[in-house]
Amino acid sequence: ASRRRGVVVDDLARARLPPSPRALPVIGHLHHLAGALPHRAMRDLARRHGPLMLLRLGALPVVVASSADAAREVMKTRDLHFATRSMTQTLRHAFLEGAEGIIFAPYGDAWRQVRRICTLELLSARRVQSFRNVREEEAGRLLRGVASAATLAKVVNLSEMVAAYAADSAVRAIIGNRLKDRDAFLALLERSVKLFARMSLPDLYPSSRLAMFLSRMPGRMKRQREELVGFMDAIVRDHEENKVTGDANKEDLLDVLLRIQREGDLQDVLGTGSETAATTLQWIMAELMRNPRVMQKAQDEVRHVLAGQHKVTEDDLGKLQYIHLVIKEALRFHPPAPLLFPRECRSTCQVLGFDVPKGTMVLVNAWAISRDPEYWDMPEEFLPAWFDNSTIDFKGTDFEYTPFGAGRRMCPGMAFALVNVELVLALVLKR
Ligand code: HEM
Repeated sequence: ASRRRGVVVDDLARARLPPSPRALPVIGHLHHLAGALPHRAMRDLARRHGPLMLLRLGALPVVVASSADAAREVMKTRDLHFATRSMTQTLRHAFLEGAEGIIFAPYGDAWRQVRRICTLELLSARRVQSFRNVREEEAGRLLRGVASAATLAKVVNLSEMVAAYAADSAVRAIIGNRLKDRDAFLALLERSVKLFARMSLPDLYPSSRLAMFLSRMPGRMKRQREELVGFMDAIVRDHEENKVTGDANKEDLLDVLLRIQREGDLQDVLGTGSETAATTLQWIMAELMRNPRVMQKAQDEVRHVLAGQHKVTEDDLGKLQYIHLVIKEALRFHPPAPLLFPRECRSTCQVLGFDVPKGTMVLVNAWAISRDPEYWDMPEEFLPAWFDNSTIDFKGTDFEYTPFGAGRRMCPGMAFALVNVELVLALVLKR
């Protein structure tokens, strides 16, 4: 069999492939995605072509799952077939071989080892609990920042402040201290997210040397990698120099990572830990401002439950039921990773009765599924109370609602993210 980016080509002639829209020569289906956000354009295409579609982005074959049944097959029934990540040509320049971090690590022993450490040690409920003082301190700092900004100006940029809080809180839990150069870190992170989210010419035409030659992306990815590695090296050096030796209870997440020598994972956990919680908080604040009744109800709950309490701690969060529903609804309405993180088919298999060839990139359009009227009443409205009468949860068993993914590659940072979001939301609303 001849191979093109790992897809076994001679099998394709016999395969029963998922339906596709009309393609154009050379560019394939790229024109269908022009001018819209990919998850929106893909949702519109899926309405016409079905819950499992095959797109060709340039020469890159991509299967998109857009229903709960399709998502269940990809992330549960056939999870093992899709348990590796898709590595585009430019992404390859972002990592050194064998140092892909956890998010992009290929399925195998190295990923399994670091994943086990992540779930059992780094991001376990006990570990997350142990950083509650850090979160409470950082949330207090955020509130003081908002208060002093509000006395100086009429407009407070809460998005920026929330991003700084999420970064400080994650970074302090992970490396024990605030970053000296937090703003540079946030700028680097923002650039990384933009670079990683973009498809470049070599990604679309993986076997074309000309595409690689013409593109500036591999060079930019390489420089980005060098900058990130430099940043991580400085963090590790700083950490080693300032370490108080001999106190095992003072071990932070970086100590755990250094024990297993995984700087790539440090980059992933720092980046994802900061970025996703900030995005969630920013969307929640935007929706509360757009929906004054929801805002009122959320504030009433916080002020009623926490009445007379000068200090709010994480012990109080369990009592805030409506706030919890607001977070659930925000993750439905605006999942921070609308297409989850791309998977790759490890061996040809069937999904919804169609063949998905080995090597195909597979996307789950979680955003489209969690707004599909087939599963949700009034899906285009922000209605937290809907979850009050529903058992649907984001823990990876309800495939109409998977903001954290599901299966073997499901997000291990869920507990870490949720406490960060809940605490700040409660405090900001109380004030
Ligand atoms: C609201 C917050 C968050 C959301 C919505 C989110 C979402 C996701 C999603 C959709 C995936 C891919 C799942 C899949 O392929 O099935 C993922 C993977 C991952 N997330 Fe999160 N995440 C969040 C917070 C965090 C935090 C706070 C951390 C760490 C501190 C984290 C660490 C990771 C890692 C390491 C992976 C890769 C797992 C693997 O490939 O085995 N996430 N996340």
